[in-house]
Amino acid sequence: MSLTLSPVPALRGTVTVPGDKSISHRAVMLGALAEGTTHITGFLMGEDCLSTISCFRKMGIDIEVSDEEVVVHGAGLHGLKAPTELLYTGNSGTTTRLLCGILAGQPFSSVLNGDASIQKRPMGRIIKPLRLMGADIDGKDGNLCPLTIHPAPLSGIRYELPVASAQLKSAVLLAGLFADGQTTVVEPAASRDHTERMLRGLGAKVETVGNVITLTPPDTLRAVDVEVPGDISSAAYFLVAGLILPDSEIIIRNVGVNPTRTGILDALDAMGADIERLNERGDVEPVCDLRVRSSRLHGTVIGGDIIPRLIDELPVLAVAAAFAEGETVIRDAQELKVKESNRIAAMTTELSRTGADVRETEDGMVICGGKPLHGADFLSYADHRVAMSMAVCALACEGSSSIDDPACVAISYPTFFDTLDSLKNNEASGRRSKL
Ligand SMILES: O=C(O)C1=C[C@@H](OP(=O)(O)O)[C@@H](O)[C@H](O)C1
Ligand SMILES: C=C(OP(=O)(O)O)C(=O)O
Repeated sequence: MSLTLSPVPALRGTVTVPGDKSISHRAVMLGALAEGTTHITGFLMGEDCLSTISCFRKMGIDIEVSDEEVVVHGAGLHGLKAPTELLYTGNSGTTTRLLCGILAGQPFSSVLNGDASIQKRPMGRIIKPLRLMGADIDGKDGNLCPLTIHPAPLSGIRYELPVASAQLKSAVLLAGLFADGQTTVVEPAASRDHTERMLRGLGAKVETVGNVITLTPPDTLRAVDVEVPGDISSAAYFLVAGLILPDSEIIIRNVGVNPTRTGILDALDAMGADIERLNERGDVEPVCDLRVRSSRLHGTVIGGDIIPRLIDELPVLAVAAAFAEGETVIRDAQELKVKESNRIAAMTTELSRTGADVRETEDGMVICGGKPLHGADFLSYADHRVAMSMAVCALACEGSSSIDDPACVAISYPTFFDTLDSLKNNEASGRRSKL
């Protein structure tokens, strides 16, 4: 069922966003492989992370889910059991690719598959290095799901990643847990390093020198409780909405600001955004509160090494660019074509419906922003990030808009529209005092 959205003059108030998706996945996966019990607070109850829980339950891991926490009863590095059915990864690329790395090192066979979107996403990128390690893994046409994995001894390798992908890096490192000898990955640019941080926290030796990461296979991993910070990828929608809607001020509490994830803050800063970091804290994963105030944005160039640091935020950055004065160029972002949808094509098409001047390029988009945009009937392509980005856009357009499949936001942010509603109709305190 489609959702109608009307423009709003401002968003004001304080919100928290759900837990980080990447960290939630990893907390379950590594908790399952650890000795002892892992208590996870702030876990993201989004469909993607629930897919990860479901796969590990099928391998005999006892996982308790309550409103307060997720408790993973670890089985140790060699404690997973052969699944009796296919491992279904839903819409989640992270589940599919990271799980493959783990399955490559198991003494049992497994098959994994996901939804229609997952069945189109490239898996050759993980099959290749896992085979170099000795894995017996194959996919449909060598590149697609379903993936079939049979037991085989693994050896450590040194592998230069052809793309800056944390999923690829993590798949190789997780297989490296079961390999004979060290595993080294070399990244073309730094991608999110949650796997490395969590592995270190659980006692594994993981060394990072520049973009070269080396894992020494541990004898065991020791369970450690995980407090998942809010997801900066979810905070991004409120950052951009707060910037482009005049007279807005939003505080987003408890947001993870791992430097491998804060490209969005750097890009928005270059566009003239007023965003402050408050109460910086955290150890394994740095956290802060973010305060955003409406700002007059201008165009910028987003490309090169920053791309993996803001890859999931590019759709909503394209919305910011459509409301910024002048030209924004997004380049080196070919990876956007192989996400839940082709996000370059999707965002170009959807932004164009508003009258925005947007052009698709080989590896990104060129957006000439700053003119008034009008509401339209938007398509989400069953892609949560496109749906949330166009919802933000709709708030700043003239006239009403609709989104065809608002329910798809449940992949990463089930309560997105409720939180958005909570920020509407909160008058500026200055104005309220005049009433
Ligand atoms: O490792 C992760 O948790 C993720 C890595 C990124 O994918 P790639 O590694 O394919 O760039 C990102 O787009 C995804 O949402 C989560
Ligand atoms: C690309 C994404 O996730 P995944 O690759 O895990 O499906 C995303 O959440 O934007």
